[in-house]
Amino acid sequence: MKLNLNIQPLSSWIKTGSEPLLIAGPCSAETEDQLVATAHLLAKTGRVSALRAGIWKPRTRPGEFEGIGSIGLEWLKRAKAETGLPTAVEVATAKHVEEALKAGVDILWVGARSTVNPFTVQEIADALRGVDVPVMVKNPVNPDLSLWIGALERINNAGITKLAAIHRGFSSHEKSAFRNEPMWDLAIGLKTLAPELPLINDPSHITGNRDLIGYISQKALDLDMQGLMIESHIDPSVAWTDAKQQVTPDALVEIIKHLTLRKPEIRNSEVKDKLEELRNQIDKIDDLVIQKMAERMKIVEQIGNYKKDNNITILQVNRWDEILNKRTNYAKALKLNTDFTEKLLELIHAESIRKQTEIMNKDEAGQAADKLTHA
Ligand SMILES: O=C(O)C(=O)C[C@]1(C(=O)O)C=C[C@@H](O)C=C1
Repeated sequence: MKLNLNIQPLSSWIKTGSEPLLIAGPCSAETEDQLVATAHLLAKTGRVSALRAGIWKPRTRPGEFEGIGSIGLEWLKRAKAETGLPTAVEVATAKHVEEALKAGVDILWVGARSTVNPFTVQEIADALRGVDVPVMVKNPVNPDLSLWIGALERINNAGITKLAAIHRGFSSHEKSAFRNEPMWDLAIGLKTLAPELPLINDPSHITGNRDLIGYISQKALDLDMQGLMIESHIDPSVAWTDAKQQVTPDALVEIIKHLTLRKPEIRNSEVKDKLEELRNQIDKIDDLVIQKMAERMKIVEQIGNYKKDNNITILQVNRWDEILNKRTNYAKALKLNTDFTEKLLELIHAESIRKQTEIMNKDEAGQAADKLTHA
């Protein structure tokens, strides 16, 4: 089911001419000179549609630089006046919203640490009621699509129709090359549920490493995301926050120059025909896969009944182990990715267990339901 969001196109609130759409600026506004000088260099590139800067910074531990605060809004005003770049800041409280709007900030964003908390998001949404300002909502720090959607809905329900989502990656305790795991599935999930909602990628926070920004940006564009938000600092080596993931405005241009822009629409009729032919083949194979799965589940059901009559446990570790080994080896020989094969088999096995659990407990569940209805 699609989400019921009331959204205006991106082009109604930000300059979308030069692709990819780029929002750039320092992680934090540190000094007036640093912010204004960075803004001038970014404006000079001719590629940037809005200037971002953190004024209020949520830090994990106390004692770190928590943002320059409201004074930074004055610097942003000056940066905008001198460069013509619209400005964007993160807001985390109703007071931030009020101050940012009073200072004429053009775009607001809700950070990942705020998106996790519906109370915070609602407070921000209430402060936005009756205001016509674009708002971008970053994904929550934890990989929970519902929380992300919930935050977007709260802001949208407050009357904000100039809305976008920002994909900045998710916390994970697993060791990884990234600061925040992209978990692309969640971004694809959001795009599938709300195709009209602009989705902007934040490769700076995903990578935590300027050398990987180009790679993630390309992948985001190939997944049909509408723009990029990249942290850029006049001199990243002395940045007060997130130094490793910031790039100079010159380096930013280099990254952008190397990106290949691809379109979701297929215009060439020859390409269209060839794609259609291949997609027809996929349709047939997918139907077969589903058919075979249904057949497999019928057998799983028979085994379930047999296990029930003979008091045999559902889980059969040795058999499962044998299946995993045999099938992954076979899949490997057919050049299928092992990780994919394992995930697929695990999914099938989980469904078998669900199905057999249902069979095992059918009578008990039925009796419990009877008791309830006759109580
Ligand atoms: O072989 C069984 O006992 C089954 O019930 C089938 C099946 C499977 O889906 O392949 C399901 C559960 C068991 O843990 C092992 C295998």
